Amino acid sequence: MKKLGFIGTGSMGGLIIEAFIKGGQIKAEHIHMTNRTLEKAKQLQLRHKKTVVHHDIYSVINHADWIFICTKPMEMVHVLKDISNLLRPDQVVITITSPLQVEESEQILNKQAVVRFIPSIVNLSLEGPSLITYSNRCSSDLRDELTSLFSSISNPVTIDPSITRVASDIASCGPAFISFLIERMIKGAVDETKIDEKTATIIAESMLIGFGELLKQKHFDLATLRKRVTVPGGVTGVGLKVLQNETGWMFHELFRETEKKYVEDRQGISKQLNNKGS
Ligand SMILES: NC(=O)C1=CN([C@@H]2O[C@H](COP(=O)(O)OP(=O)(O)OC[C@H]3O[C@@H](n4cnc5c(N)ncnc54)[C@H](OP(=O)(O)O)[C@@H]3O)[C@@H](O)[C@H]2O)C=CC1
Ligand SMILES: O=C(O)[C@@H]1CCC=N1
Repeated sequence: MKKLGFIGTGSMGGLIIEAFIKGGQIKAEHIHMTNRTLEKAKQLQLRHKKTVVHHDIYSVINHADWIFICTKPMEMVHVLKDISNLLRPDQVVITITSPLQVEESEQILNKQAVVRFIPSIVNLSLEGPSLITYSNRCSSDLRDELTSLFSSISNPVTIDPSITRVASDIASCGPAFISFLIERMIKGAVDETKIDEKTATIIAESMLIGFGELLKQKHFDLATLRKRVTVPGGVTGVGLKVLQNETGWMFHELFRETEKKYVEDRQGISKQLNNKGS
């Protein structure tokens, strides 16, 4: 059984570890992890006693076969440079951030295969998408093995690098965007009617769970679902008209802005890649 290494057990690193253990394909004792602030890794170990905490990244790579780098984008190149000369050729490096392309990681490393696995917070429920890009160094057997691992916690979608930003906006930022919109729905309801926040939240969350289940059970696609709810001459149609007018080009603007941020991050990473010293 493969041993997994984790460098960075923050929000996402920690969540992926929890999901892999919950998914059942990986045993806790096969998880080797470290974090810059070691206490974070130790806290995680309190919940999964058999996981192994290491004091530094070098010890993690000595004990693991597949190594997940779960730091923020601007800390990733630094970590890759740090470990590049210490990795065995058969080890696999898995990055989880969108602005760093697999070819760029390969340039830093010597012979190791690189995979980019962009998770989503929803993977903690062992549901929802993850976005996968395999580098050319990944053999078809390795791709199959990794796809099987990723499938234990998500629905892996292989993406072309050209759609990385937008795919990640939908898969990974999407849960935050949807949460925001639902929070706005609750606030509107509370401000405009007699409903209290707690009741509105219970109803909204329950509606969302049912919504997800409907899609999962493939009863409807989005458009059919909307049509079925919209009784001709009824209330939904009135509300949808407001949404149509108010949302306008909102998401167009959102994707333009996230693209700008992506370009900024890509520039930061390019600078780090060209800086041979650091
Ligand atoms: N949050 C999300 O929903 C998603 C995030 N991602 C990607 O996941 C990555 C991590 O994001 P997130 O988990 O939210 O961020 P966090 O800041 O929560 O986690 C990053 C962790 O990396 C640790 N770290 C940094 N440098 C090192 C190092 N040299 N050695 C060991 N540990 C180190 C940090 O330690 P310390 O505790 O000291 O700060 C921190 O715990 C990002 O690249 C992001 O793009 C991808 C998809 C979704
Ligand atoms: O906000 C971010 O930058 C990360 C990337 C995808 C989701 N969260």
